[in-house]
Amino acid sequence: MASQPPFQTNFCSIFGSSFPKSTSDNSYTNTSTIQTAGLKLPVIDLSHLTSGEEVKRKRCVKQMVAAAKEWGFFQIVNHGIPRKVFEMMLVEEKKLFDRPFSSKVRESFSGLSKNSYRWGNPNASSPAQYSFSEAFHITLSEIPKLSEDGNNLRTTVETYAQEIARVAQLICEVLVKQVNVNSKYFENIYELKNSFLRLNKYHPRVFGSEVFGLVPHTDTSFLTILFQDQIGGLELKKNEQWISVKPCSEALTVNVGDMFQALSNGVYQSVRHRVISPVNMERLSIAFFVCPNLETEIEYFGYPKKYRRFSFREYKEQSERDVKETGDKVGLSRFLI
Ligand SMILES: O=C(O)CCC(=O)C(=O)O
Ligand SMILES: [Fe+2]
Repeated sequence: MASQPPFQTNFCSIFGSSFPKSTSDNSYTNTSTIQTAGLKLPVIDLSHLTSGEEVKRKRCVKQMVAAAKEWGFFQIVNHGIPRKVFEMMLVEEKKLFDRPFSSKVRESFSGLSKNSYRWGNPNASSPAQYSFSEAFHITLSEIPKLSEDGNNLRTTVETYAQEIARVAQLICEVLVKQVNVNSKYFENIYELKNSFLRLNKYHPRVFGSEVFGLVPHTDTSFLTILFQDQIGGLELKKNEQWISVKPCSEALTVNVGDMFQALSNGVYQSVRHRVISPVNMERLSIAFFVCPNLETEIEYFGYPKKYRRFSFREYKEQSERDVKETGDKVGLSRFLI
């Protein structure tokens, strides 16, 4: 039984046969990716935060803050998560995606919630809004409900989430101290009940031409930490150009999300990023989104304020409405004062 979603049929049923035929056609992705020659995504050695050497710690903090302001993205190395944790998580991720498509779209399996599984983009109003990927969302509060399934799903996800949350907390603590943010915001974040993992699987291009594995977007989170395999395809937008984020087996990719941009009054950048579909192979990644509880109010305590106060629930509901109506999230610009 096929595990791959029927992307081609689905795409054609929404958009007809309007797909570009030539392999060099990039009219949907509008790609002109530049490689990072000269422009190097900052790499931060996280061990300097905890090594006990004050000079190194201060330099590390400075680099991280500069990266969050200028790039909204950085890579971290020496984060202390054992390689085995990623390897085991990839095995479980593969097993979930390898289930027959009909089983993945069914109500629920392995203790996953019924809306955990997503694919394509049912709300796409143009081909450029269609993502050739599938994903499972697992909220941290749902992990205890996962079944072991005769395998190690629950324990593996539990270990992964604990490790990645520890790293996320370390980074949030550094970034939050450098801007005028009331630390009460982060009290409930460290409980991490509403934070979630998103397991992504990108399929090889089905039409021969370049397509999006994931359409350009910003993350709604405070912060996102991404583990990607060695295939590549992630790109971020800087100075109106798309720049590829090269996979590095030792590194995790961190990016600022919309909530941190709002809370820092626009000092930290929630940068648009996208994934270009791989050629002739599959790609896996695991994103961890640090999110507040739904009722958390997001507000910068200083003047002048860029954004009006809003709750995380309000932001999510507005984004969901926008995606339904336009196929795309409008995002923070809706909340500008
Ligand atoms: O898979 C990737 O490289 C990026 C994933 C991503 O941006 C997301 O899940 O929001
Ligand atoms: Fe993202």
